[in-house]
Amino acid sequence: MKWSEICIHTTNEAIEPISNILHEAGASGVVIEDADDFHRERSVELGEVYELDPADYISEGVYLKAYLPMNSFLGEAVEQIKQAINQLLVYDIDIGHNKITLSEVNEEEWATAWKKYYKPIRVSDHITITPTWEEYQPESTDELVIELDPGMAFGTGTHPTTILCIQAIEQYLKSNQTVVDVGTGSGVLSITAALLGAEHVYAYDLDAIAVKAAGINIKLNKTESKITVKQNNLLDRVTVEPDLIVANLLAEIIMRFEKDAFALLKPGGLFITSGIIKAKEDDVKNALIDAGFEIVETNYMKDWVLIVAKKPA
Ligand SMILES: C[S@@+](CC[C@H](N)C(=O)[O-])C[C@H]1O[C@@H](n2cnc3c(N)ncnc32)[C@H](O)[C@@H]1O
Repeated sequence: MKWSEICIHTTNEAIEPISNILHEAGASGVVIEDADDFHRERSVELGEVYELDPADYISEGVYLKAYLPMNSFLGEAVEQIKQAINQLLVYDIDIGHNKITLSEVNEEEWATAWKKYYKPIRVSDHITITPTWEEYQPESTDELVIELDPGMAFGTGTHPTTILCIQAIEQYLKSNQTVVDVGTGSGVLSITAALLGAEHVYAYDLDAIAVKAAGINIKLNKTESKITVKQNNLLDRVTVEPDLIVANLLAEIIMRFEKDAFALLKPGGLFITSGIIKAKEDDVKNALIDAGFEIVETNYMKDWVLIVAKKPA
C-alpha cells in the first residue's frame, strides 16, 4: 500500500496536542524529530544511552511526522488536521512555523521510519526505558528496565512530561500503595509504579487503541497481576481509594477532574499531574488549591511543568 507522510514543522509545546490530532485523523504512529534532542546536554548521572547522528536531526523546532494511507479520504484528512491545528491558537498554544508538507512513502519505509529515533534511555535513578527491538543490558543491579512497544499510543517514555512523571513516581510512591493512572497511553507510568512496588495500579484511557497498547506492554513487562487496564473517561465511576493518582494530560483536561481526584484520594494522598505547559501552570495550581489540595512540589523540563499536590491528611 502507498502511504503519505505528513510533516508538520512546529514547537515543543505543540507536540502533544498535534500528536492527538494526528491520531484522531487516523494516522498510525507519530515520529517526533526535535532539534533539542540533538543540542541538549546529556545527563551523565542518568547515563542516557544515545548515539546521535547530526544528519538525522533538524536545526530548530520540532518536526512531527505521521503516515496516512493514500486513498480518496487523504485530502479530507489533511484538511481536518490543518483546521484542528489552527484551533490550538485559541488555547494559546504556540504552533510555530506550522509548515505542513506531504510526501509519498512506501510501506517498508513507513514501518521503520520512526524506530531510528527511539533508543534506550535512562529516565530516572532506577528506570531505563528501552524499545522492544533493542538489545539492552542493565548497567547496575538496581536498574529497572521497562520494555515498550509504543505502537500507536502516546508514551514512548521519552517525552519530557512522561520523564517528569516517572521521576515523581519514583520519588513519592511507597511500596504497597494503590495507584490510579489517568490517561495511561502506552501504560508506561503504570508499569513504572508496578515495578517500583505499588500494590495495585488501575490504568485508564479514553482511547481504545491506547488500552490495547497498554495491555500489550503490561504483559511484556510481566506486570499484569498488578495492573488493571480499562477504557474509561477520566475518573468517571471509579470507586477505588488510591494513595496516588498520576495524570499526564493537557492542562485543560486536568482542570476538568481535579475535584474528582481530591474526592477519590485517601487523606494524605498525592495527585501528580503533568502535560501542563508553563503558560498554564498558575491556572492548574489555582484549580488544585480551590479543590482543597496543597502544592507540594513543582518540577520543570523544557516547556513542561509537573505539579505534585497533596490532599491534607
Ligand atoms: C499525554 S498522553 C500520556 C501517556 C502516558 N501516561 C505517558 O505519560 O507517557 C495522554 C493520554 O491520555 C488519554 N486521554 C485523553 N483524554 C482522556 C480522558 N478524558 N480520559 C482518559 N484518558 C484520556 C489519551 O488517549 C492519551 O493516551
